Amino acid sequence: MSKNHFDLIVIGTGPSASTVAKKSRANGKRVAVIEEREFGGTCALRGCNPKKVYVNAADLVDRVVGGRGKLVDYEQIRIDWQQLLQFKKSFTDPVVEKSEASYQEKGIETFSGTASFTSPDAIRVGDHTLTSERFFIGAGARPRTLGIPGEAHVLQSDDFLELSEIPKRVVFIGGGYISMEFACVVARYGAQVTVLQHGDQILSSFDPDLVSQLSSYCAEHGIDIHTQCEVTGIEQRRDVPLIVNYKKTDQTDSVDADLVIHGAGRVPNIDRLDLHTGEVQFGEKGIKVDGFLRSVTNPRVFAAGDCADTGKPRLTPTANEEARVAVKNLFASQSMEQPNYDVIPRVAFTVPSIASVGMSEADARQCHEVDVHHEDTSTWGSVRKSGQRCAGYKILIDKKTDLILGAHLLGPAAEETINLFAMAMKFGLTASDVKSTLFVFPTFASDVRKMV
Ligand SMILES: Cc1cc2nc3c(=O)[nH]c(=O)nc-3n(C[C@H](O)[C@H](O)[C@H](O)COP(=O)(O)OP(=O)(O)OC[C@H]3O[C@@H](n4cnc5c(N)ncnc54)[C@H](O)[C@@H]3O)c2cc1C
Ligand SMILES: NC(=O)c1ccc[n+]([C@@H]2O[C@H](COP(=O)([O-])OP(=O)(O)OC[C@H]3O[C@@H](n4cnc5c(N)ncnc54)[C@H](O)[C@@H]3O)[C@@H](O)[C@H]2O)c1
Repeated sequence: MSKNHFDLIVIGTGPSASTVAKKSRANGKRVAVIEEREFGGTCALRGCNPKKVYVNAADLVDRVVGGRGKLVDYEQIRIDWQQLLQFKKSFTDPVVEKSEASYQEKGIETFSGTASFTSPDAIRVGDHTLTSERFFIGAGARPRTLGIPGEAHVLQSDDFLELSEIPKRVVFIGGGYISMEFACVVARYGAQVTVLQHGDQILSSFDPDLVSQLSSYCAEHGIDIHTQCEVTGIEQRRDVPLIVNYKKTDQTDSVDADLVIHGAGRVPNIDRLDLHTGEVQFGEKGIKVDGFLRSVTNPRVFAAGDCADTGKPRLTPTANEEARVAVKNLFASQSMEQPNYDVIPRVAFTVPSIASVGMSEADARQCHEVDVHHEDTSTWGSVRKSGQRCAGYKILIDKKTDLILGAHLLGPAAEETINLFAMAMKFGLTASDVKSTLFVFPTFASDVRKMV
């Protein structure tokens, strides 16, 4: 067999691709992996993990400030951005240093460069042409092109996570996950923050009542949120570093900025794969796959994670679940498996965090008789004891079956507590089951019994 022929070629080294490459190798396959940037992928190097370091700093500041005069006293608290950057690097640098070797140690051949198809069963990377029985594409996503004048002035989330200082005025385009998480950090650092959001709600995949509560808290911390805004361009003038022009309900306006960050959505990173040549069908939402994650046009090819058109949230847990299934399906002789998307919890790591699992109130009301348990819990003992004051929940319970249809949380530990609801929903526990469970007291989890 030619040394450039493999059982499996994997494109990317993010959560989906790394699992597929390493597990397939453990199953005895001859595997090659191709990466065009540092080995390690978005989540570990430019997404979830480094982002959480920054959010932890902002959260800590918020908690200390919230506890001032009650739990602690201090002269001055501040984020040292240089120090924070170095601390973040203590998590990302080892991944860069060790990731490629971790594939090689397992007997996986590694190639650096951009992969592109040269035929339905061959790929080019640099000067190499590689052929394979199967291909797995885990190419992830990239920030979508804004198509506005002055776009070159806009920094992306990757750049943000490498900044060695934060200037005074920061504008975020978009009001989704990336903007709101970073906005909360930058505001705790002390910068003036403006968020320009296209739609009528920031964090549109979260409960509107809890988002409104969070927005008020953000406003108190100097985050100026504008909704229904269309950013029309960015100008550079001599007196002000950048001017962000936008339209709001037919009125034009502008805001001065020292830094403009892209948080206006990400799209599948598939433009340079030459999928036409590979006979791999794709659209705006990614590579077209069937329920088994196999390309609908080239059966040698499987795709998962952010680059695949599965219609599911683009998150690390979904990428992991798809990878688990893809490993089984790539070489299955008969029956293949489908990913289990029953329950997908999600969290925006704002300060405080906001979390959701299951149905929204609007969706639940369309097909169920619903008991809506909704409360602002900022005066609850658990929240006050922590020195914090932005918290709430909305739990949706089916009146007929007592099953939990959706859970929406805001406030301290929301990012942890939501997992209890995810587990209860996945395993069909009723609200009464949850209510009858003894949780450790005093914990935020013990509040769950009062919510259902
Ligand atoms: C700032 C930020 C914060 C995030 N925070 C969270 C979070 O808190 N929780 C969460 O669940 N999700 C989070 N996400 C989303 C999460 O990172 C992604 O859903 C996840 O990484 C997707 O994994 P993947 O396997 O699809 O590919 P990725 O991790 O995106 O990796 C794809 C890899 O493929 C490589 N590649 C692409 N094209 C080619 C090519 N042609 N040739 C060779 N290599 C190629 C890329 O260089 C990259 O390394 C965040 C994302 C961002 C940007
Ligand atoms: N905590 C997490 O799990 C987490 C964190 C960060 C990113 N992510 C993943 O990364 C993806 C991308 O994050 P994101 O924040 O870029 O996207 P997003 O889809 O969360 O939000 C983009 C927002 O930008 C708005 N928008 C789009 N075009 C605009 C324009 N021209 N002007 C103003 N607003 C505009 C949209 O209405 C939307 O609210 C997320 O969807 C998610 O899958 C997840």
